[in-house]
Amino acid sequence: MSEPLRVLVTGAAGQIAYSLVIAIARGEVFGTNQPLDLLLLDIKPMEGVLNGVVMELQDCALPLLNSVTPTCDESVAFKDIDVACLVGSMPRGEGMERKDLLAANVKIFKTQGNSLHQYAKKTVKVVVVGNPANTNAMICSKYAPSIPKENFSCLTRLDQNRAQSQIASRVGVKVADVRNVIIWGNHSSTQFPDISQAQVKVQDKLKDVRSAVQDDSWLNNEFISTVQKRGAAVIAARKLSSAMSAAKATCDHLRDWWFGTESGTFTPMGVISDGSYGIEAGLVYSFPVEIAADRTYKIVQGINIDNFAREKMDATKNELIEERDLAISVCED
Ligand SMILES: NC(=O)c1ccc[n+]([C@@H]2O[C@H](COP(=O)([O-])OP(=O)(O)OC[C@H]3O[C@@H](n4cnc5c(N)ncnc54)[C@H](O)[C@@H]3O)[C@@H](O)[C@H]2O)c1
Ligand SMILES: O=C(O)C[C@H](O)C(=O)O
Repeated sequence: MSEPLRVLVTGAAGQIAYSLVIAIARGEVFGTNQPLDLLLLDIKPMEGVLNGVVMELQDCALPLLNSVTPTCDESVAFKDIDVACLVGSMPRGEGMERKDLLAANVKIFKTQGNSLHQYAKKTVKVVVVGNPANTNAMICSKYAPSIPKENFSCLTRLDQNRAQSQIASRVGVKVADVRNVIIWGNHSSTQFPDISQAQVKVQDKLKDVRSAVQDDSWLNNEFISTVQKRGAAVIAARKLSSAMSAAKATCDHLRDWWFGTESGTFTPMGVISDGSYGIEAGLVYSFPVEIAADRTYKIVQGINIDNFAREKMDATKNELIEERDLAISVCED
């Protein structure tokens, strides 16, 4: 067995972490031969709950778990970590937009960017889950200047999972038979779930989604708004934001980053824009990416952007520009 991998989960006493830490600790992300040192960060008032999570992890008797460190101290939590899952932050309640969380949450990511810069390995891979996830990831990277920009990402895989699941049930196939839905932009209600490159396997033949679904009106309207508003629909139903599905998507995101995407497929990731597709450099924008076995990714190039797509990609970009400007002013206060 190899050396233990040091994996940090923040917000470790919260809902998402409750599903996430067990999946990581069972080997569902980094493999069943990879021992783990888990570092679990939460804030002081949650210390008791955090200790309860640790007790349960002990009681799971997990063979891959080399150590578990619960802490409220960032200098302990971020020390020499290989992977950071930054979940800890306030979720939105019913009727709130993700933007409403910005002022409350963005400062957490400034502080944690600084802690990554000071304590983490320079090779650390970071996934930001806490909302507004794209802008939090941008701020985190800004305050961690010693860590390469391409090591920062935010979660939009949940949106792709939602989109692929909607298409699978519309066509009447298994979700594993749908691939390559793109999520462009912000993890918010302005995101653009784009089926132009997506395929569905029907009776062992790959078809493009439009010919499999045969309902352009549904694809251009209801499908897009269902995916855009799915987070709000879960909050309205559960009175809590999605947690199980967010944890599962975080595992999918990290597993693909660790082992690479399958040939012929890509995954959506919020990454720092290099200017591709006319998206302002420096914004954290969700693009389709292909990931190599050495854990480097490339934004998929050459996708034809028609007027319908351009308008939607620009709307979500403009929202991210607004968020960026607000976040920078909050952090510089
Ligand atoms: N990107 C996505 O796809 C996605 C999906 C679902 C939820 N989310 C977001 O994930 C975040 C967490 O959701 P949840 O349901 O687990 O919330 P939760 O309230 O159950 O848990 C959040 C935890 O974070 C902790 N926390 C707060 N400040 C912290 C800090 N500075 N350091 C460490 N921990 C801190 C809280 O004490 C709490 O235990 C929310 O912002 C939510 O909106 C994102
Ligand atoms: O929508 C939310 O606020 C929670 C989360 O980002 C989601 O998409 O479910």
